[in-house]
Amino acid sequence: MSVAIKICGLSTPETVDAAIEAGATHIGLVHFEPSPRHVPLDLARELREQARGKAKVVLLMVNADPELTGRALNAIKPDIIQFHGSETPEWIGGIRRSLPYEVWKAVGLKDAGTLTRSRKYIGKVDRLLFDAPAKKLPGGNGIAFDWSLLAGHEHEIDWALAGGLTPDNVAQAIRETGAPLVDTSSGVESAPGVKDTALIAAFCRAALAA
Ligand SMILES: O=C(O)c1ccccc1N[C@@H]1O[C@H](COP(=O)(O)O)[C@@H](O)[C@H]1O
Repeated sequence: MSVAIKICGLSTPETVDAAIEAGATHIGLVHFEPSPRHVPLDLARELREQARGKAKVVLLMVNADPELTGRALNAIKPDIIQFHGSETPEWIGGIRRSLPYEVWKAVGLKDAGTLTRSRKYIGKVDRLLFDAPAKKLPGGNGIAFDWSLLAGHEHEIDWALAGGLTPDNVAQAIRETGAPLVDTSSGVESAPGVKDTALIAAFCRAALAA
């Protein structure tokens, strides 16, 4: 089966079209003001409608309070919500039980211990997204982690690989980890927050050929 591809941090109709045309199965919309990829809710809703039925829409939030989380979900009605901060299993599990959204949790993988500790989300989320540890931002830093941490790991739930993936390294990342879904943001940009349609196409080509 071919790998699923998420292009995250999209903020224009042109780049949403480019991602879908290139074969992205998921597009990510970031609602987190400190990010250069932050999209306000009205724009996010328009991009979500544009993608409806063509790619799954993932709303990314970071440590948002219940009021903002509810407002964003109501406005966008994404297919999936990706929590990319220090949200607890209890908080995430509560959202998943009460709302009709698929739920993902990003985990910054520093070492084998973080991989073991990520088990606390099993049963609370639909997918774990393994990313590099947080730096200036909790994610979207264009930094890869040591993929050998995942080599041979027996995953107990669905998962995805993120962190510094580019058109040049995504095929190797898939081969080394067996990732069923790859996620990129910085790796398909010409500047922070500025997506490049040629890089999006190259990333999807490389991932699909791996
Ligand atoms: O993209 C962002 O600005 C962002 C901000 C806050 C949390 C996560 C963010 N992005 C996600 O981080 C990973 C890896 O990104 P990159 O490819 O290394 O730039 C990915 O899931 C992005 O969606």
